[in-house]
Order: sequence, then structure tokens, then C-alpha cells
Amino acid sequence: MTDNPTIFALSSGTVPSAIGVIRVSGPQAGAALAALAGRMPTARRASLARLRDGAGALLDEALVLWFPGPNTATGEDLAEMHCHGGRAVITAVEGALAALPGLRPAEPGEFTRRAFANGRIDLAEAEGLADLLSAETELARAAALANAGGALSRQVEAWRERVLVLSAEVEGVLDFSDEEDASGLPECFTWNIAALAEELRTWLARPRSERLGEGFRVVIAGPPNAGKSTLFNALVESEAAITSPIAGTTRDVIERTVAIGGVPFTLVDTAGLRDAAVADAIEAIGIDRAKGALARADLVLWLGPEGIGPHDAWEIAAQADRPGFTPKDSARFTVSAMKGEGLSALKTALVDRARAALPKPGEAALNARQHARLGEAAAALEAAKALSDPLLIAEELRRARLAFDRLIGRATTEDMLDTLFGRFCIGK
Ligand SMILES: Nc1nc2c(c(=O)[nH]1)N(C=O)[C@@H](CNc1ccc(C(=O)N[C@@H](CCC(=O)O)C(=O)O)cc1)CN2
Ligand SMILES: Nc1nc2c(ncn2[C@@H]2O[C@H](COP(=O)(O)OP(=O)(O)OP(=O)(O)O)[C@@H](O)[C@H]2O)c(=O)[nH]1
Ligand SMILES: [Mg+2]
Repeated sequence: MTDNPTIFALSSGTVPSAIGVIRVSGPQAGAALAALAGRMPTARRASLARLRDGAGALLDEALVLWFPGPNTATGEDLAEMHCHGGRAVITAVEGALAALPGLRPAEPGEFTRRAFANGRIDLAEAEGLADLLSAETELARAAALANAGGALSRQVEAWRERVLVLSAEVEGVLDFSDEEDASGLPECFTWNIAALAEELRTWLARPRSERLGEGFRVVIAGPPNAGKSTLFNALVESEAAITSPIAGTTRDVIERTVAIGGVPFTLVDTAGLRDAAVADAIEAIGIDRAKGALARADLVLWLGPEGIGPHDAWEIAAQADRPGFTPKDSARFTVSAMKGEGLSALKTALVDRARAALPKPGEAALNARQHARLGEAAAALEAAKALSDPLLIAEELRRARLAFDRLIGRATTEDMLDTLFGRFCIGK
């Protein structure tokens, strides 16, 4: 009981709310529920119960659930109390739980950590869950759910199996290496290693999952008064940037992360680019910052004269509603941010462009940690491919397998787990 305390926490977000779900996980979960509810509810069936503290005082009337382990979300005995979500209600129920022997409040991510410790989920699935909880867009949700549901883990298991088969072949050669007719490894062996390494390289080249949080970076640039901030405001659908007829209004780089068509974007407004000699000192700093932002863009929307923007920028003919506006042949889009004209075509094109650069919907994407481990596996396989000594090949295959194990958390360190589970909120 001391080395495995029973934990409890509010698992349903902020108070006050309509309903506050308090979860209890661990060996004392059943006893705790019985103590508060006055009886042991039927397993896996919702029922209404009066919750009372140790002195018999009524705390709340709540829906309660009892999930006996090990087939539960945490792999332990698990109880839930769906209380009224008022601050005092939650505090009172938590207080009654804390007074019971062997119970303590959960740390951030501790329920998920137990699910991992009990083999209910692996590391890649836990990371998927963390991403799912922080997903802000439809695309991020779909990618995180794929990983949380084990899409990446299953893929890694399949690769690991293939390496195991290859290892067995090498070991076979090693076992018989004393014999005279030891013919070495078959030709298809190297070919199989190469094919696997190639497959890993394809995965490594895919867009990374962090991109889903950061969004596709679109930088709006051009000379002063081109209508950059007005277009920026229209795209982020708020008056985030000041607009005015005075040239040099925007000085700072202004960023907003928004979802357009379920796809995450970071839109960036910049100071108008012009000769630093014409600009005042502050504006000149702004122009420097704008150049910095341009360097980090995934795509530039260029609102300036034809042909002098960044070479792969999209040229935008802005302020199309102005009297005397002359359409430009070179412009990819003609818009009036003020009248809202041409914006939907621009948005559609931006969504298409961003989708190509971001993880595909529902396709398992790699985060930085997973990418590093997979990179190690690929490097080991490429090394194995170049070797002829079976002993050395066996060693490289072991390295590849260790990298896969680390990827899905068969081999982990406490530090790594602290970092991952610290990402979760209390109650998850
Ligand atoms: N009320 C409530 N809602 C919730 C959760 C929760 O813990 N409580 N979850 C918390 O994350 C998520 C659902 N995740 C869950 C994962 C596994 C099991 C579970 O009991 N699994 C068993 C039995 C499955 C079954 O009945 O078919 C198993 O896998 O063996 C429950 C919830 C989201 N919604
Ligand atoms: N008629 C019309 N006026 C526009 C349009 N877009 C911008 N303007 C006007 O043009 C002026 C400059 O617009 P801004 O969006 O501030 O231009 P900017 O490119 O951000 O300028 P700086 O921040 O100084 O570099 C403002 O007076 C806007 O109201 C448009 O689509 N139609
Ligand atoms: Mg501006």
C-alpha cells in the first residue's frame, strides 16, 4: 500500500463546471468508493449514490462507477464519482478521500503513467494521448488519435519483428560458422535490410507532429501601406494588427495561430519593407525583424511589386476594390481584404498548400523524440547493410532493435517518463 498509494483527482477540467468527475485509482479505490457511497456499486454500471464523509455528513448526490482492475484505463482498480461541478462540492469530496488511509492526490499525468506502468499503453500511445489533450485543430486531433490508438506502436512492432527475423538469420550463420561449408548470408538478406532501412527513411522524411501545434507559417510581406495588416486581420478574423493610411504603421512582427479549414496556421504580419534611409529608427528595427520572419516562413504572401519578392512567394494583388486598381497578370490571387473579396479562394489554396506540408489526417506522425530513435534504427540498418562480418551485422541489428524498444518505451529512463507525464494536467 505504501509503495503503491491510491491516487485521486478531479479529471474533468476546471471548477466550477456542470459536472466534476473525480477518479480514484489503486488498491484502495473500491474501499474508498464504498466508504463514500455507503455501498459497492455493480461493476461497470452507472448508479446514483449519496456521498458522505467519515462523519456521515452528506457531501453530494452523484453518479458513481466502479471498474475493478486489471481491465481498466489505468490497469488498476478504478472508481469514478460524477459530482456536481461546484468548487465546494469538489473540495469536500476530495477532502473526504484524502482522509481515507492509503489515498493521496494524484500528480500531473499520474493516471496515464500508471496505465503505462501496467502495460495498458506504451510510450508512443502515451505521447499520442498528451498530443490529443493539447490538440487545437481537427488535423492535430486526427494525428494524435492515430498515435494514441497505437498506429505508430503497431508499425514499430512490425519493424521490430522484421529485425528479429534478420537477427535470427545472422545468428544461424554464426552458429554454423565453424563448419566448412559455412556459405554466409543469402543475397536477399542484404536486400531485406536495405528495404527496411529505405522504409524507415521514408517515415523520417515525413512532416513531424510538432508542426501540428506550431502550424504552417505564412508570412505576409511587402512595402508599407500595401494592405498587409488588413489582410492579416481578415485571415485571422480579428483586429489583431493596427491598420492605418500612414506608411510604417506596423513595426513589430505580429503572430496569430489559427485554424483555417481544420488546419493549423501561424499567420505573421510584418513591417513594410522599404529603404532604411526613409524609415525612422524604430521602423528600421521592424524591417530587420520582418526579414527575420521571412527567413523562417513556410510560405510568403507577397503584396509588393511583381518579381521582387522572395522567389517562391505567392504574389497577391491587394486592395482590388480601390478605384483605379489595375489587375496584374503575375498575381496568383487578387483580393480585397476590406470587402472580403477573393479571400475564400486564397484560404482554400492555403489549406491545400499547408496540408501537403503537414502530417496527413489520421496518419501517425513522429515527434522529435520518436524521430531521433527511428533515425538511430535507420543508421544501424544502413551500417549493417554495408558490413559482411556476421558478428558485426548482428551487433548493428541489436542496435536497431534497441532503438525500436526505446521508441515505444520497452526501454525507458525515469527522466524521460517525468518529462512526458509532466506534460499532462492533474487528473489525467
Ligand atoms: N468517465 C470517463 N471517461 C473517459 C475516460 C475515463 O477514464 N472515464 N477515459 C480515460 O482515459 C477515456 C476513455 N478511455 C478508457 C480506456 C480504457 C477503458 C477500459 O476500461 N478498458 C478496458 C475495458 C474495455 C471495454 O469495456 O471494452 C480494457 O481495455 O480492458 C476505459 C476508458 C475518455 N473518457
Ligand atoms: N479600399 C481598401 N483599402 C484598403 C484595403 N486594405 C487596406 N486598405 C487601406 O490601406 C491602408 C494601409 O493598410 P494596412 O493594412 O495598414 O497596410 P500595411 O501594409 O499593413 O502597412 P504598414 O504596416 O505601414 O506596412 C489603410 O488605410 C487600409 O484601410 C482594401 O482591401 N481596400
Ligand atoms: Mg501593417
